[in-house]
Amino acid sequence: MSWLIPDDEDDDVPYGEYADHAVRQRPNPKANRPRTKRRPEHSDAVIGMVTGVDRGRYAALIAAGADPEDPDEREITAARARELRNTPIVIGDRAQLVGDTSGAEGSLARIVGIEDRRTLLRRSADDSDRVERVMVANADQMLIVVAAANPEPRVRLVDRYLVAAYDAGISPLICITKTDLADPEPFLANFAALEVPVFRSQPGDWEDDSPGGVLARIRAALAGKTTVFVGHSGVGKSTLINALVPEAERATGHVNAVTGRGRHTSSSSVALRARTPGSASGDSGWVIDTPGVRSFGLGHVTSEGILRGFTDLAPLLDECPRGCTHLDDAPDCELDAAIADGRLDATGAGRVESLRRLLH
Ligand SMILES: Nc1nc2c(ncn2[C@@H]2O[C@H](COP(=O)(O)OP(=O)(O)OP(=O)(O)O)[C@@H](O)[C@H]2O)c(=O)[nH]1
Ligand SMILES: [Zn+2]
Repeated sequence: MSWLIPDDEDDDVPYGEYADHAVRQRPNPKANRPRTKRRPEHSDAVIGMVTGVDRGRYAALIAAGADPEDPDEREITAARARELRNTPIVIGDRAQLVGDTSGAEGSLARIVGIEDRRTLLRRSADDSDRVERVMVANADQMLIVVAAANPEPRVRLVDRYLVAAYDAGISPLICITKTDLADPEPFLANFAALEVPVFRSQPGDWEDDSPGGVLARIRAALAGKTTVFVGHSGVGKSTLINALVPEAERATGHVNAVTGRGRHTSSSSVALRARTPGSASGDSGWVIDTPGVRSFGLGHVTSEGILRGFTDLAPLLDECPRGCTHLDDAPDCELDAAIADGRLDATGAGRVESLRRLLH
């Protein structure tokens, strides 16, 4: 799980080897593709999206037309420049690439900068840990995959995902799987007030790509967007991703042979291209899988960030006394008043409980 490795340990590459003067031009096996000019100046950098990370090596996709010298789309392998040693580089980052950006077998480019991020999904090891780990950059959406049963859905875990998404500036979606095993509605009622789009699935749904089906509706929601998929182990996230990302369209994010380290294991995050309506016109969606996320600490999120995850309670929170902590012992907290006078029903009271667990 490369993103779990603290960034300062993520830097085991002998950079000297790849310093400008030492980079050798390698023979280009693609005879019809002009060898890309070396790019010593950063102003010449080509932008590529980071699709895979493996201990100091990055897979990046240069989109068709992004490079005036070579209009072909290609996946390349890159190392980071020494000056970026302490800069986290994560899936979804738009990397500024120089050096050999041809993508030819054995070639190695260099990341010399990271474009400003639109959004940034972060986590900490646990709630008391204020050290944040950067997970994914530039995601537009978070698809929270949760099972109606087996494993039992946990309100608190979904709350945490929602808070992380709102804190990152990412729009959440929920996919509830295994609705053949249990009625998902009581669980979903906890989030009804948030108006998060919800997809419900059962076995067979992922083999049925017909219009109006749940798979087609998820595809439509992914079109033109970058969506990070999160979920507890066993909820069916891999099953869904395999349905969305046929092997042939994968940009696997695997790092090429130059590393000698082989393919990505299933435990590292990757960006995968999903066929979506309009894909042919370049409007494909990106699915970012984050396997092996065992904990989702929110130690780095401020109280304000947590409150943003509870937009359904916002009108009440606005009525609280100035400086209200909204905790159990907060005097005159409007949340208690609303539970007492019935403005919040049992589900609403559950939301307050969730909020307080995260805030304390
Ligand atoms: N009953 C039922 N089983 C399902 C459904 N969707 C997936 N499963 C099963 O649930 C199990 C877990 O599915 P995976 O896709 O491997 O789950 P995952 O979330 O990727 O789990 P990890 O690989 O551990 O991260 C598999 O045995 C699936 O066949 C469903 O809608 N109903
Ligand atoms: Zn309050």
